Amino acid sequence: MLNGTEVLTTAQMRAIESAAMASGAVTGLDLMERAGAGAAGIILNQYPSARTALVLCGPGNNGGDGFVVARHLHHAGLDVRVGAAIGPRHMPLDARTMGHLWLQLGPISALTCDVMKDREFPPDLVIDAVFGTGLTRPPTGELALVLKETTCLHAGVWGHHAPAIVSLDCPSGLDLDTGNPLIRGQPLMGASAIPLPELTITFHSLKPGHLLADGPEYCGRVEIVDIGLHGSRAIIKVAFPQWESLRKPPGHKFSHGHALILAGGQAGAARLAGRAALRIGAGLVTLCPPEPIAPMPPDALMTHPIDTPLALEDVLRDERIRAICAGPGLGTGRAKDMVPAILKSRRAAVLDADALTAFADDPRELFKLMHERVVMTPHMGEFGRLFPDLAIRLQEDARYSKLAAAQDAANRSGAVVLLKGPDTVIAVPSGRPVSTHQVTEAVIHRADDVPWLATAGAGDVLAGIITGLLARQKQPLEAAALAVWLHAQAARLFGPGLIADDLPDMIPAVLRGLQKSQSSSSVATALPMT
Ligand SMILES: NC(=O)C1=CN([C@@H]2O[C@H](COP(=O)(O)OP(=O)(O)OC[C@H]3O[C@@H](n4cnc5c(N)ncnc54)[C@H](O)[C@@H]3O)[C@@H](O)[C@H]2O)[C@@H](O)CC1
Ligand SMILES: Nc1ncnc2c1ncn2[C@@H]1O[C@H](COP(=O)(O)OP(=O)(O)O)[C@@H](O)[C@H]1O
Ligand SMILES: [K+]
Repeated sequence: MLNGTEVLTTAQMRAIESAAMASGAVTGLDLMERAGAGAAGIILNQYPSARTALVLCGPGNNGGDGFVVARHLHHAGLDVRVGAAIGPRHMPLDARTMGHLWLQLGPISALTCDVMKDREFPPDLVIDAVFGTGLTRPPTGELALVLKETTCLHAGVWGHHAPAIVSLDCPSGLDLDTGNPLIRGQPLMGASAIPLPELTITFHSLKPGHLLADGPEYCGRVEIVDIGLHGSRAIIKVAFPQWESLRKPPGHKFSHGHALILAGGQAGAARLAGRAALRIGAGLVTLCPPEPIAPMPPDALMTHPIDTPLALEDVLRDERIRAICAGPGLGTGRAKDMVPAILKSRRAAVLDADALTAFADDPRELFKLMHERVVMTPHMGEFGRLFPDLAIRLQEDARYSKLAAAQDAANRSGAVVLLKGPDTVIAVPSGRPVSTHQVTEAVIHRADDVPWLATAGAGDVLAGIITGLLARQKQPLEAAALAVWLHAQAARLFGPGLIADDLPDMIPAVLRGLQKSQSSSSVATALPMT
């Protein structure tokens, strides 16, 4: 069982809203009131000196939330103006009701660019309630112009008076399943065509688009309002470890697992992986180059040459070998020979780098031997070699998410797929066809704050940490999710100047930090969530 924060796709969010309403526990109007009131509370708290607000309301329920925020800001004493894309009587029922409640307090202007250029009303706050989870296509016409206008507010018509933009649920125009902006054509000169808020206030839980692709850059800070929905069965998580799951129970070295790291002629990358596997607590780690190599520190890393698949099969008769890592520095020729023997042994395994590239010509050859205790760890280039159609779709279809691509890849290959990058996603095979919005079990990890991780060999260390955890008998999804967090946290603790060689040696500090922070009860708050 993974600990972490839940993330709901937009379809899952709609499903739990509908279920709550169908059960009679709550009405749509109640949910909208809680959403808007909660958002207004956060806004008032974070912008205590704001005196004026301009609320931009779209045609759906996101616009309804906007009316609720407008009402609460008005009651708190702010001078509030409201612009709406359509009149309340044309809006969905709950939004219409909220629009009529606002009309008892103030007028509604047509939402055009003129509203944004009223020199008589320079707002301290602009509340973006144009589109939320219901966005289905790129905004066009006047609304597209209004959204683009929000991006000019900083340098805009109000001179030095730059309002703070706050978006409800998401910056309008961002797809909350993918983190891609849905815009027609390319943004001009790198300028955004959708709002760039300081703060995004979402409801009940994060959505994938807050974490994937460009989402975090668009969203700014993200706050979540509890709207009293329960019983969600979210299976996407932003995972973070509990010390309990990493603590070493009493035992001897073999009870903590023996891991093999297959190496090529140059064993440098494999050494990085091996050192990481040792540091995360595998009982023994053996480096297996094709020929004997001179011993090098760390001495704790054993070596045992393995030259042929038959020799590997022979070594794997030892049941105490629990996990194998293949890929870092392996060479594609050797990988092609060895990987089938690894997979036939049915041992838990990590396939990375050359172990993936070796099968670019015929990925099915790899997939037909696959089993669910294998974790594949491609970066986007390697992913494209094994799943070219999915990689192309990711580039061309703004509504296809990295999460859906990883899940499609997991289903096709039969392995757990960890697709790397600043937004790393992990998906397990479900055996079920996936649609963009229906993910089964997955983890998202965002690591924008550690760009130093993008350094040669960092992926080898990640493969080694996963292998060490598999040797310690963690389940593949848990091993992968823990490893991604530990890896990023190691980089975070080291800071600028990091090279891959530094990462394994930061693991003890990461573990100590985890142990210390969780000896008190405030576990979740003590840990970075990314
Ligand atoms: N359903 C509920 O009870 C709740 C909904 N909430 C809010 O409701 C939002 C979702 O509401 P909706 O499903 O109405 O969706 P939105 O308010 O995001 O907008 C959808 C509306 O815009 C139209 N539309 C979509 N793309 C368009 C485009 N490119 N150009 C012009 N019109 C376009 C749709 O046809 C629809 O009328 C959430 O994001 C959240 O803010 C919250 O109040 C929580 C409770
Ligand atoms: N911009 C970034 N910010 C944070 N982490 C990143 C970024 N780019 C890559 N990473 C992470 O760094 C590691 C790089 O791995 P990989 O691309 O396999 O490199 P190598 O093959 O050189 O080891 C991965 O864990 C990846 O998720
Ligand atoms: K919005």
